Amino acid sequence: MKSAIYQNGTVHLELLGRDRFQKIYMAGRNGELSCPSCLEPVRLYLGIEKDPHFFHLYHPEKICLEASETIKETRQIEGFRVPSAKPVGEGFLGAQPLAIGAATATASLPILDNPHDYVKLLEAEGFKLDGNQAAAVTETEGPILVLAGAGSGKTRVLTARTAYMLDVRGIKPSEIMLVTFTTKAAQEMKSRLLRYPNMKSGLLSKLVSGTFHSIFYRILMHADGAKWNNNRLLKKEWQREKIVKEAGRELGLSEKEFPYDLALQQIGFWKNSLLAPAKIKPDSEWEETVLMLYERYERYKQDQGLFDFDDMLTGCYELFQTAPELLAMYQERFRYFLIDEFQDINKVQYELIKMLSAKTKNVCVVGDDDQTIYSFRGSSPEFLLNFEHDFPGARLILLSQNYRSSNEIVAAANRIISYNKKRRRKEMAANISEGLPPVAFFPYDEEEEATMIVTDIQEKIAGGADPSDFAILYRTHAGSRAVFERLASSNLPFRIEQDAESFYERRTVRTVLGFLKLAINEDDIDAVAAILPALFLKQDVLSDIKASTILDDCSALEALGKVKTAHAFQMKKLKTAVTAIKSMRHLAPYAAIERIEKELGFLDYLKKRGSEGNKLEKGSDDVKDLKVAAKNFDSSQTLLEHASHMAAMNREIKNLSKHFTSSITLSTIHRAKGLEYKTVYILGAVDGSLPHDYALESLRNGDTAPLEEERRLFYVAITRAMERLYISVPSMRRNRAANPTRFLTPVRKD
Ligand SMILES: Nc1ncnc2c1ncn2[C@@H]1O[C@H](COP(=O)(O)OP(=O)(O)OP(=O)(O)O)[C@@H](O)[C@H]1O
Repeated sequence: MKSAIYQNGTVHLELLGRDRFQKIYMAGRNGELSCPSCLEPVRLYLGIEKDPHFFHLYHPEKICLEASETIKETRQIEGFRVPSAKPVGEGFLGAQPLAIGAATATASLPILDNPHDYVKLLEAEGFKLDGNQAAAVTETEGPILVLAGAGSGKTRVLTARTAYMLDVRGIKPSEIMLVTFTTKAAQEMKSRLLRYPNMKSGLLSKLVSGTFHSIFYRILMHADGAKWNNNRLLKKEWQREKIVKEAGRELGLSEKEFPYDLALQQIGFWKNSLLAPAKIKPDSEWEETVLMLYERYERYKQDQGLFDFDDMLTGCYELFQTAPELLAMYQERFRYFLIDEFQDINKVQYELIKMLSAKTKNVCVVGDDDQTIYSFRGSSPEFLLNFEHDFPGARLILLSQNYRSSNEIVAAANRIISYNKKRRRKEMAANISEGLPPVAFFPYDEEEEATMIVTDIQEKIAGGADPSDFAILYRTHAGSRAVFERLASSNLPFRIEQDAESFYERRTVRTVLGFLKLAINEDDIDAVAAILPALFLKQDVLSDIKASTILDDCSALEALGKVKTAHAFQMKKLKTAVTAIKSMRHLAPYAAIERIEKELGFLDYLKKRGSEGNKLEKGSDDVKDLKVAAKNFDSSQTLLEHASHMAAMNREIKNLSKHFTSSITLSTIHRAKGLEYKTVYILGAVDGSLPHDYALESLRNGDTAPLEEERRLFYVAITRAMERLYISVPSMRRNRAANPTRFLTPVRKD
């Protein structure tokens, strides 16, 4: 059905603007829609598999008035299923064929194909290895680069190789260093090893395995237990933040407003790239400020005898440089190196491995340059790409069979990543031949995107799917607001990352909400405290404001207008601000936020206070996202209630999800690395989101590297899917028309 009764009138889907669909959808959920013919309650269907239509709540199959065609007509373009109504032009999946070379192993190195009897034994035990996997397992001497595509069985290879070295080659476990990206991955590998022939826990406990940090920390402890005592470690992020904040105070930076977390990230990047403060040439105001913090941070740690996690690596590097006899001892001790996720190695880690393996050169690294996604922490595919330069005579083994995803998903991933220039040319071949084509769908905006996905999951679960089959992946946490809200109001079990904060608790959002709160309740002193920085006032004026409310018998908002400052113009501005806040009282929240942005100078404030100064997270983007949410509410009161409900839900979901046996995963693409799901939804496949704005800005300045990293992220997201892949391409993002991601467009724009 294409029409329904709403607010005493009739809405026709064909006449209704697409921007109103979400509102009508919500009206249906609130019981405000009925059938024009039988008057029974109806709802609007907004999903992926069928076109939008009204259906009877209690009799979904019933059709009144007109019979409507609800099954979506679809067609395939470039291997994607898209609605037939979607116009195809240059902007999305144009018909131009892609210029990709044939599946190539164009690298100059010989490819091994050396199956072994042990491989047959493993196959009999249920650990089948293909020819190249077998070679990667049994070639133990000399440097080897295992260049593997997504889903090609890297974990299986590393596990089998370790077992082979111990069981067949009789190598002592203490001579093997097995490095993984996370502690969990090391544990997982050991527990898998126990299932291999002759692997006993006593033997495996002697393996030197773990992350770079854990292994090199053990070396430091051995060298100087007092200096590197655990008590001196800055374990928590807040401990590090405290030090840089103290340094920031000396520099006159605002404690509340300066993004110290990002400054610490930048410092970590420099340290991991072996860039001491003296070696850095800042190329922006931001870098200049962070460099000053870096110098002070390092000095403070040194004076106090403290160290952080990054120091475990740089400390070890310095130790080996200053104590060659110690290095020689470890070179004797460790004779075999196995390194997982080599594409995400950084400079200091790479140099350490080069030093330690200098004598034996028995280094086996496993990685996929197409999955380097941590360059903000200093990792770079260059190390993988230049491996044979630093390890001459290195052999290359390609793992190009994908055992995870359907042929169609693998084809899409191959095509998309082929546009990156800085990569080893390789192409995955799917082991699973028959599957469904990936689907591109086109919601109106973030709200409709969330609704369509949740509807689709509900349908699939009703059809027998398990919640753990699904993952919803996004570029940044902020991008998950709408889908979180839609899931939170459904009965579906889902999990979010434990450190994911609620959108409404983000610093900028809290400040804007503070203005709205104060407009509604002029006595809300907490709201006054929240907005003070945005009015360029320090927190110590709060006591004057409180006093003024008593002495002058006025509201906290009025008292704000009476604050005395050293500048007459600022006092004048405060008075104007008070009037503006009062005038927002009866405004819809969207209009109120616009007033905060412009009349109250909030956008200028964000620029001045450095919240716009970092690459990834801009305060003004948070305001734009908040405006998208605000559109759903007629009054600030209801928006504020919703915000505090969602913040509470965020905490509750984290607790509850620990007890779920099966749940839908909501995750950033970064955190989904190494994992696999039957069905994957990728949110916001539009320029500005994926690729992120900062990458497009870099591109405008002539730097293509960030765009290539974003494309790798997209590739990682796509290759998490085993059976079904849905890519959402909303027409609007942050209330503005959005362009489909250039990663889906064969017309090269970069
Ligand atoms: N030779 C094989 N035959 C059948 N299945 C295999 C084989 N090798 C690996 N697999 C299966 O393929 C899937 C992908 O393997 P794995 O997760 O080890 O890949 P990966 O290379 O680490 O992937 P990614 O880098 O994308 O995270 C797993 O389910 C694994 O059990």
